[in-house]
Amino acid sequence: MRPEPIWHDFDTPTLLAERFADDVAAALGAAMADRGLALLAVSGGTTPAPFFRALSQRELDWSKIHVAPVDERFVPITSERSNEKLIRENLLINKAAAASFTPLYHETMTVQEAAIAAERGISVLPLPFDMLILGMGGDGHTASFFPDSPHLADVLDPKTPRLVLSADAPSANEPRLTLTLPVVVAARRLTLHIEGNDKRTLFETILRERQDKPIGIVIEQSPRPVDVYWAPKESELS
Ligand SMILES: O=C(O)[C@H](O)[C@@H](O)[C@H](O)[C@H](O)COP(=O)(O)O
Repeated sequence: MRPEPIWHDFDTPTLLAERFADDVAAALGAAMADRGLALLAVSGGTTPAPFFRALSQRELDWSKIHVAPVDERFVPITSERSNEKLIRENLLINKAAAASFTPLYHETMTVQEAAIAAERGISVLPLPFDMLILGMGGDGHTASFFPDSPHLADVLDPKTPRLVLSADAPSANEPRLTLTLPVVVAARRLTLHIEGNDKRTLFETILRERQDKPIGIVIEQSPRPVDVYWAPKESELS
């Protein structure tokens, strides 16, 4: 039986960003108290930047926090499409500049080679992640688990020994690198950050109809409830 998601609703994206930053900071602080360090995996895209900037200002011993992307576009880190660029410019600043970062992107000949290099970096972290934050696209993808990807079964294989795989998809603008399903659902705290009425309706429909969209599969495979942080988009505020 799937543990139902726990909703955390906010009136505005700004209120969400501040409270989400408090909650993530508290979870990271608890992890450090428990095991002397904290592992944080974050998604990219257009939603998380305000939350990243709020989190970057929280009083934590960031020198004991290790950050990694949940997924990455196979583009140079100077590209506006780079999640690493987004994270370095919005999260690894202010107090959070002291955190360490494990990249997924590597300047290799092929995306498959980059996945192997990324996996070497992720494999030396003391997994599982203490906090892993997902986003969701309008097609129900999460991480780089794209519904139209020929590699979807590989990245969603609950028994894959791989930690990182490449994941091309016609709907993805560029080749992708992604943590695999077992790494995602092993997180001690798994959260989903979505904004806008359309994404809320889509997510609720996927769950209600048990659609086999990637976000639905992640929720089904998660051994513990997923915390969903939601607010309307700025453009939807009355
Ligand atoms: O690399 C990425 O794009 C993300 O990791 C991806 O999974 C993202 O969370 C969704 O696509 C939502 O993106 P938006 O926040 O832009 O809607």
